[in-house]
Amino acid sequence: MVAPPDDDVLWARSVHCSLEGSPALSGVSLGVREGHVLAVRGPRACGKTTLLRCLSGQLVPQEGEVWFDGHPVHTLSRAQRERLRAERFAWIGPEPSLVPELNGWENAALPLLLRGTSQRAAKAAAMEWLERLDVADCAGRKPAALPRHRRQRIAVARALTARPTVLFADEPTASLHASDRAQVLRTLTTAARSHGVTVVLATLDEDAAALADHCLPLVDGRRADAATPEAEGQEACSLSV
Ligand SMILES: Nc1ncnc2c1ncn2[C@@H]1O[C@H](COP(=O)(O)OP(=O)(O)OP(=O)(O)O)[C@@H](O)[C@H]1O
Repeated sequence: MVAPPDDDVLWARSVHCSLEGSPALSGVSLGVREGHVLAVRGPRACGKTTLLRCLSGQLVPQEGEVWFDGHPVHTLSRAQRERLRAERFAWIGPEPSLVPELNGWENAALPLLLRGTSQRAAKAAAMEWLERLDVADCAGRKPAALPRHRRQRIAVARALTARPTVLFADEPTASLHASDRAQVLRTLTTAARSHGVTVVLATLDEDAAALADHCLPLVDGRRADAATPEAEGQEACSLSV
């Protein structure tokens, strides 16, 4: 096992992952620098979600390596991966998944409250992000009383309140109208850059990919920009994107 280059906070070599016997990823390698935004772009079913799940430790690939901050993720136990995800990573999915019993600020503050941050400090941090995302007026309202685009902004605020090292955003604007989509994505990428958060963004959308520092095109579980699968595995060290 060869350690990744120092300047890549997230690094993967020749990741192969099959789901229920079907190959979803066939030898993907990449490196992401700290504070950069990487867009993983490709058509439906090309493996974007599976790649994000492998990089974030939700799935362990059958072959290949995933490294975070100089440590191998693929060799960690399930409990160690869960701790890593809770402490260093955040995840935004296509649908806002808020806790229905909690109001807007409580949802946004949840990661900090679970870490033992005082309610006062957690609320202050949550309110800061709700304001930046233009949903401070939703702080006292339960998710059921809010339209989907406002719930998704609260989900984005929750991810950023956690101050993750890496934010995985899996088609985070898929359920929004075009006008909301652009604003939420811009806020997300600007906020991440200003706080040095690394973002891995899965998207179908060329416009979304344009907001990223780098783009990784994926087709049928492979990098569309890799010369050959063999070369991709061998050249992992030079594949910072
Ligand atoms: N739980 C699962 N069990 C079996 N196969 C799966 C599972 N999840 C995904 N797949 C298959 O793995 C492949 C990659 O799926 P994945 O969801 O990673 O692609 P995607 O690019 O994120 O697609 P989309 O844009 O539709 O979300 C697809 O062929 C998909 O059908």
